[in-house]
Amino acid sequence: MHKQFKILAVNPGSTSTKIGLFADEQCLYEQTIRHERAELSQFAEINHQYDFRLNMVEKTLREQNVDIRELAAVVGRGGPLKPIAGGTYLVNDRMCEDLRKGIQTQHASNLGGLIARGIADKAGIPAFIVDPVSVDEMEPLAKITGVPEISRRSLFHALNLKAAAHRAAIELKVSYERLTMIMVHLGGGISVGVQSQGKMIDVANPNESGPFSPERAGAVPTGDLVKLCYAGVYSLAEMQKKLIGNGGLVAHLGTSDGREIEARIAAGDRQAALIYEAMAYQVAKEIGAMATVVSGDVDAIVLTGGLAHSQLLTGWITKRVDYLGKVLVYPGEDELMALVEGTLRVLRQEETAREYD
Ligand SMILES: Nc1ncnc2c1ncn2[C@@H]1O[C@H](COP(=O)(O)OP(=O)(O)O)[C@@H](O)[C@H]1O
Ligand SMILES: CCCC(=O)OP(=O)(O)O
Repeated sequence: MHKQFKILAVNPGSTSTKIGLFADEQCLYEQTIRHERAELSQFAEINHQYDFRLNMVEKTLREQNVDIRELAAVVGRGGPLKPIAGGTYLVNDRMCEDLRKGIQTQHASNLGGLIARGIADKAGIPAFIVDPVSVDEMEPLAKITGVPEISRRSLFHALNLKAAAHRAAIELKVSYERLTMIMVHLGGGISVGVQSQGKMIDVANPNESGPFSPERAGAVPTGDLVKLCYAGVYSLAEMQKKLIGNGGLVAHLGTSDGREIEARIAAGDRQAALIYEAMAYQVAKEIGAMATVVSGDVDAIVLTGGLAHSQLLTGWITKRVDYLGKVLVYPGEDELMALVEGTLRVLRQEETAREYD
């Protein structure tokens, strides 16, 4: 008889913690626990939010009468760990240490594996992460920059983009490993990468390169950036906030909300239209750059993430790039399901869980 697995998935974001309870692929319950900016601002570092967020998840589970002893596993979104191959990883002690330290950078996803492990330990079951943001499948050639001390880093929306690539493979009826696609996550940050033979061989890290996005600056002219850093006006933390958090649409228009900006455009706001179209222009340009990595041999371009709901934005992008290949639009993200699918592959022994070392 088919064995059913109950799985709890936890996805911590900058302003919320999403949880989902699944029986195999069926979602039994899903909730977004919202955190007020003021509540989170009391914590100096992301990992200091651990107890606060864990308590809120556990309170929600109690309210929903979820008995964690019925779970087969808990899975969390994986954070910026060491550069590692894609796949499903057991949350071991070494990983917890790196997540706590935030070895690459502070990011809410560092809490995913930690919260999963916190709950799993109480239930005596394994905790996993799937396709963390530090999945690194980049070719060595793609990492070189003109400053030897600085390499390009593979940090991107791996979970959603890998799930979207699997979905495109099903839609196109071609095996995942045989497809060459430009993958674009259009969210608060924007990742643009090229997926070939099952690997993301080059990707623009949304935190420091590529197009600007709702709340990030993307690539900016380096000369002026250096001058601004040394102008004696901003501290390191303020500069970092200017690039990640307060950059992009937030800096230009005071909001990261695509719907609000579209309402302004519809009401005749020409500045909003200019900035919003510039973001689409930069996304299209990055897609073009990624196409050159595979000599233009592109089967499809996949646009996903929250902003892919916007026909205005996807229309502007498509107009510039559809000469390269078929454009597939998958609005939103289903990261909880992607976490569960990765866990099921291990529980069903279709894949072996990787060890983080
Ligand atoms: N229907 C819509 N039209 C325009 N923008 C949208 C729409 N729905 C969501 N968005 C925008 O999508 C972005 C969030 O995308 P999401 O994938 O949820 O982000 P993240 O990658 O940060 O989790 C926000 O800028 C939000 O305003
Ligand atoms: C660090 C790359 C992944 C990323 O930017 O995720 P969020 O948009 O959730 O911050």
